[in-house]
Amino acid sequence: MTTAPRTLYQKIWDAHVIETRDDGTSLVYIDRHLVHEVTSPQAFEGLRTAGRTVRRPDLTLAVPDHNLPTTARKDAAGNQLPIADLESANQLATLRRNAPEFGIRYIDATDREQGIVHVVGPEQGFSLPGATIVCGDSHTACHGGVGALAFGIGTTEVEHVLATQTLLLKQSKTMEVRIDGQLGPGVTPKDVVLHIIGVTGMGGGTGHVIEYRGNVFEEMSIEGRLTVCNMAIEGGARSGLIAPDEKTFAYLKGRPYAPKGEDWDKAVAWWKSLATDAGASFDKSVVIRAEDIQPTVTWGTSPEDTSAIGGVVPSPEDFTDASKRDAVKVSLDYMGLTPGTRLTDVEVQNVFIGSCTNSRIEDIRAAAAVLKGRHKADNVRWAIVVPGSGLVKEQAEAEGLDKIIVDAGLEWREPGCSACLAMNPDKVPAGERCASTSNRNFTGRQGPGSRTHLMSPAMAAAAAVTGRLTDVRELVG
Ligand SMILES: CC(C)[C@H](C(=O)O)[C@@H](O)C(=O)O
Ligand code: SF4
Repeated sequence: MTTAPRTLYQKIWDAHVIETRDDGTSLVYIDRHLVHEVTSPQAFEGLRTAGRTVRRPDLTLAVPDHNLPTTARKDAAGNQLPIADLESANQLATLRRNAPEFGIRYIDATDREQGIVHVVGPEQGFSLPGATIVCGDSHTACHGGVGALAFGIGTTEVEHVLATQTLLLKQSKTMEVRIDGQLGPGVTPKDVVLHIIGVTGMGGGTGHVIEYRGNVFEEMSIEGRLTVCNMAIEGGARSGLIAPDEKTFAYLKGRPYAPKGEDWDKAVAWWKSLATDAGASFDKSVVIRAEDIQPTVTWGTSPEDTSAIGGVVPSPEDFTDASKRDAVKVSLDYMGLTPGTRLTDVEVQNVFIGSCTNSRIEDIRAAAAVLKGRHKADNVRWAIVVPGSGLVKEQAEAEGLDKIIVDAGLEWREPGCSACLAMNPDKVPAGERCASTSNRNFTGRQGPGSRTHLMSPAMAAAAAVTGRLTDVRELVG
């Protein structure tokens, strides 16, 4: 073992490598495997065909999220309601069948712990600092918010992990995104990560694992850290990481799957040793001043198409790179936006507050704080708030937030991926705009022809109230 200063990533990597081959690939041990209905059916089928079992069912947790409607799931007698869409129904039924067949822990659609896989993992204490975590889902990076090395994998790899609890990987390069200073009023973790991607670009993190460093992340809540790491992938990185600290330990302590008693103390001692050593170097470094970050929204069809809310829709000519110029032309055309338009003049007809990026209790609280005593604008046709899990839903209801939301004219839904990707009945109609707290604004992401503007929960709530993109600081603070 090397004694040179190491980064957080290097330490977790070193602790999990089983062997490194001559071609530079390493066999890496996987501590936790999260499974959802979309990317698992073929993997289970592969195991079945080969007559294999799941190597560590106890380290695997399955939960449905993508295909579930977010309307009521049970009838008055408590029976599960049928799912109208046949493909969704089939995918959900397949996971429900596969999990017990392979001895895997399974949270069902109507269990109170059900939720989006990336909300459930940390909430259950299944995602832990220093752990390697995988899921057949690109936003697995999210779990880096508790200091786990977490990344998305494809269905073939899902099968490999189910069968062996290992993966063949190449070591990534390291990238540091450092933000020190004081965030201004109305600037939330979502604004921080949108701003970062605006600076680094969608490809800025390619081939790298990002560690977010600086007092801004140290002072950030765990929910906020999960939001930031969730979008590491949108900046091209495989994983995002934030060093575990006392806040992380306090957040995880006592959660159902977290270690207990002496095991907890041993775990904390190890977790404390994981922070990047003084003098460790990164392959790439980006430094941003906290004071430069404003409440931020996207105007285009790439998460890097960001602007401070006080800005205007850019013109393709503003970009020096020829291919970006062309992309901006296409993007503005799809988005129905004219260069020079003030962002705060852009009307929205839909509002979506939810997704694995922004559906935790703090997100719902932030939205409710803006909505309290206000009402959605008449031109906002559809506005839904979708908690990330049944437990978030319960907590929000215990705090009376659901009532504030409903009184403001928004709908309060059951947990799931919902309008983040429209693999379920929650869709944004073609040609309409959505103020959305999700993580992707790709063409057609929220439904064919839908136009997405990414932003924080407070900003989405502000847009619901005024019916246009809005600087939340005008409403509160
Ligand atoms: C359906 C799933 C494979 C997909 C992903 O990998 O991320 C989805 O969660 C998404 O956000 O686009
Ligand atoms: S909420 Fe959206 S980004 Fe997250 S896992 Fe679901 S579909 Fe993917």
